[in-house]
Amino acid sequence: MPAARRGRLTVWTAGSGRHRTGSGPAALHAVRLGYRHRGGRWVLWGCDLVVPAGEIVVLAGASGAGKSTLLRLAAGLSRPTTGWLTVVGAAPGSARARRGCAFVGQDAPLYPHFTVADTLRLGRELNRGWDDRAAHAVVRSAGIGPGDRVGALPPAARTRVALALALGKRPELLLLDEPLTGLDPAARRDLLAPVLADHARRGTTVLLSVRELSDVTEPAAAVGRAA
Ligand SMILES: Nc1ncnc2c1ncn2[C@@H]1O[C@H](COP(=O)(O)OP(=O)(O)OP(=O)(O)O)[C@@H](O)[C@H]1O
Repeated sequence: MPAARRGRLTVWTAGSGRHRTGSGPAALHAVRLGYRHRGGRWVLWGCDLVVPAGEIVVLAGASGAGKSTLLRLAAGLSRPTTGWLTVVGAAPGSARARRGCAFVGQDAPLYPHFTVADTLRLGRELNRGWDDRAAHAVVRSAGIGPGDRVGALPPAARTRVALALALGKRPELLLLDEPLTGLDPAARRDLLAPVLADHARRGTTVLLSVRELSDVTEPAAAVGRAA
């Protein structure tokens, strides 16, 4: 489990390596990446990062370290001020990148008036190659009913619905921004389980941000023991 410092962010690589493609393009490649907010403040600079296809890579950093900034750049939601990055071999936000990536942001943006079934139906309509069984299994295994209204769900369950939407898309690269923050150990384990199962089954590359490495290493070990 090599860990390397990148400025104030720690990069930690996990995963079995079983699906690692080796000679193929990196799932994410950032070179001298920098981002400055409109107010003039740099929050990311000189960031070089390679996420090999088929790996799980964890970005650990305290609040304000720039984790969301990096993930939003990868998701194509903002543009670099300096440097460049590609995801699944394409520019973030391009049609190729949108097809190949799924992003679960911290605020899990979903339609609050939709039911869970409506939400997953929308996922099916918007995504070619949608895996309806996998998406429904992710919510069902957490006891979330198809008729539950998204806006009435507790935050952890909303994150789970967002994760179901992301995994239903069958992404090559799954970008997860602090989905474990604020959850107790059992809830962390429950949320990680479908991510690790998808990685094991399909070789999905995962880039996951956390505040502390132990937020992910402890529940991941518990999922491994239970498997
Ligand atoms: N719109 C903005 N304008 C100016 N500064 C901002 C803006 N959004 C975020 N920042 C600052 O950029 C820095 C990096 O923020 P970012 O959200 O990427 O960090 P983070 O590591 O994800 O933190 P957290 O764990 O709290 O989500 C922080 O200091 C934050 O205050």
